[in-house]
Amino acid sequence: MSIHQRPTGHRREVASKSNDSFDNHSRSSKVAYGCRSASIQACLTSWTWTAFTLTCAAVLLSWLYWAPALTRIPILFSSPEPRESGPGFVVSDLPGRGKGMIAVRDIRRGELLIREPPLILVPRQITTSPSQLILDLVQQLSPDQAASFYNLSHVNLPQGLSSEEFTRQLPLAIFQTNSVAAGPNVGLFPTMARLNHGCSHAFNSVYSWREREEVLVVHALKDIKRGEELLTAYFRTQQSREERRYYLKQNYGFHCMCACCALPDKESKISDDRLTTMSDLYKRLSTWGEGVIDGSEAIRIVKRIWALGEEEGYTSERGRLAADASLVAATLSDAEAVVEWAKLGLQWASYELGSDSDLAEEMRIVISGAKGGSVSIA
Ligand SMILES: C[S@@+](CC[C@H](N)C(=O)[O-])C[C@H]1O[C@@H](n2cnc3c(N)ncnc32)[C@H](O)[C@@H]1O
Repeated sequence: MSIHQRPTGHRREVASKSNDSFDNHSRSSKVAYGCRSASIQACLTSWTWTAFTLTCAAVLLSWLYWAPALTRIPILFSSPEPRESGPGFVVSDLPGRGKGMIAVRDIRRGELLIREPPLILVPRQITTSPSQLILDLVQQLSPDQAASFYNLSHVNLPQGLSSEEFTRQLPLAIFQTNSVAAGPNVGLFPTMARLNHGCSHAFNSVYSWREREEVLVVHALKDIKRGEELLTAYFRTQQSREERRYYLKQNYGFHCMCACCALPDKESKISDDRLTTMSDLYKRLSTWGEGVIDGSEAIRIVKRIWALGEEEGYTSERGRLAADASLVAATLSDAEAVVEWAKLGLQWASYELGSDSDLAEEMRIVISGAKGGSVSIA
């Protein structure tokens, strides 16, 4: 029953009860008239009692009328939503950042927030004109789909275009502003497209493409409080503030003032140093496969990245990092470390990618394989 229907029904009830009360009041008057010859005291008692009864009835009825509406006003009567029910967010207009997603209840780290198939999916590499390709694909959408596409924001469309040129260029501008990597392709997902950006410790949601299911999923990387904005990272933000802001201005047309970019200069410099060191360490770690560094150094690097991430509040990519460490530990024939890293890999992959992700499943296999006596990782 909608909120609109309920008060109307109660309003009718109040009216009919009032009529009943009016009838009673009339009858009481007659009784009171009939009491003229009886004692004034008795008449007064009768009137007081009637008035009291009517007042109580009015209070009760008005409470019945208003209570359902009042309990919907969270400030007056907060009734917390059960966890993991409903989408967990609403899309709202946010000053200076267009639309964005706001949590409508507390969200737990690891919760699935969005699961969405692409509206448009194109290969990363194309040989035809990009604007013509996107225009053609948009023209194939249903009217509802086209409306949701054209409702999205866009940047970097030159000023002063003729209306014909504007119509031709607009779909590509929308696509470029909102699309994300989807395996070998680039996809546009209209719901997740409302996620605004945050750098480093400021983002709290992570999207990942599932090739087999052909859907994009978004998980909460951190606990998110009701009322907070859901933010994702549009690119790998292990860079200095200056580099990050330059990239965002060029590609998304805004000056980033996320919680990380808004740090005072001194703290921002410390954060920049941590992030660029993490980035350098990741590069060094990647040389393990080429034999440039040995397994022991690789493990030391993983631990250093982990610790820097802890200081920075940057916990993304830990599932993959721990899985890599588990692999390195296997080549060192350190069965205990294989399992420990795989457990961490499972835990963090579950938060960021989902407990049903391929990486989480790989980690389960490693753990159960190692328990069965085998420590090798394919
Ligand atoms: C993928 S859309 C995100 C949703 C968009 N705000 C909307 O209204 O549909 C990307 C655009 O959102 C805005 N945006 C994203 N993150 C922002 C941020 N942290 N601060 C200000 N604007 C932001 C920029 O205009 C950017 O080009």
